[in-house]
Amino acid sequence: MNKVSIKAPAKINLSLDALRKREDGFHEVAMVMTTVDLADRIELTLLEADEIKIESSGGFVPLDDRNLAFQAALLLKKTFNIKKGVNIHISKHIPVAAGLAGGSSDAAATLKGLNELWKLGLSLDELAELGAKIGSDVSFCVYGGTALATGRGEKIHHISSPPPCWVLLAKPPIGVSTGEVYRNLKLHGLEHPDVEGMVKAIEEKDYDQICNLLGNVLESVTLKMYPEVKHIKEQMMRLGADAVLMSGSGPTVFGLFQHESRLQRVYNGLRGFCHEVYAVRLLGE
Ligand SMILES: C[C@](O)(CO)[C@H](O)COP(=O)(O)OP(=O)(O)OC[C@H]1O[C@@H](n2ccc(N)nc2=O)[C@H](O)[C@@H]1O
Ligand SMILES: Nc1ncnc2c1ncn2[C@@H]1O[C@H](COP(=O)(O)OP(=O)(O)OP(=O)(O)O)[C@@H](O)[C@H]1O
Repeated sequence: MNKVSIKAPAKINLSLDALRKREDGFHEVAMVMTTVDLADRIELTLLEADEIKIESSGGFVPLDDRNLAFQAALLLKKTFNIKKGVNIHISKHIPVAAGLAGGSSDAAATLKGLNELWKLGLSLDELAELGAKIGSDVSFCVYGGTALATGRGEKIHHISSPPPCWVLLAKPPIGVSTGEVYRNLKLHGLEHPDVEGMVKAIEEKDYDQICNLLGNVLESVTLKMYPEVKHIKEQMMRLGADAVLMSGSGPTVFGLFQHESRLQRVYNGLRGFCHEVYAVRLLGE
């Protein structure tokens, strides 16, 4: 085998709470994450030469050691003293710097693909632990599915999948820096979402309660910095989404829908003023 092709799905945060700032500068978080069927595709080709090459079609991403997929390959090479190389091709479909963990998912897919290509024999748990060195969202992306993530986001507790539903993603034409959003977060006086309640609602497949409990403390920063995100939230709700929330540090907003006809109506309404709108399904498992 000298080629591996692997899907790298986007995630959304159904609940995101920040509890405190840690000594290492990161925030202690509790969040519920789930994958959706909007995905990049990563193709890995074995190179006999000792080098990492990276190329991409689709969105604009750095094609050097700033790319998280490149960093994943380098980490494995260094950790296991691999003398072979790889060509990484990314077919980019997930919007970049959008709050959908596109880069993290590419890194996770690269870890999983190289585990096969370089015959490393690592478990998912071992890959997830390595992934945490690249970014806080990478561990979750190694497993996918649905999870409660704690610590700085790297401690993963698997939970059952939410009931099937549609998700509408709408991204205004701005990129958001996750670091900047966390830096501007004021922990005092925050309205904290009920993360435990969200886990329970998912376990009980209670769609209405999932809608009621959506919450993300990072909205308090991003919605102020970028009023267009607030505008999209309001429009999506007005047009008829069952519930609406910003994903991660934004700026992507997602809406949940039980009925496809309503999803279609809101999709058409949003396309009038928002260029990037995607109708997807929860992958859940
Ligand atoms: C917003 C989320 O995407 C929600 O899933 C994550 O919490 C962030 O995950 P990520 O993009 O993988 O973040 P990282 O690349 O690890 O960190 C980017 C920056 O965000 C801040 N950061 C991130 C995670 C965390 N728990 N606390 C933080 O304060 C740190 O300043 C860090 O330098
Ligand atoms: N493979 C990649 N795909 C997308 N962005 C990448 C990649 N590698 C590095 N980056 C860089 O990472 C930054 C964040 O991009 P990404 O799309 O991962 O953001 P995000 O969806 O907000 O992530 P998260 O939700 O984990 O915070 C951008 O500045 C981008 O240039």
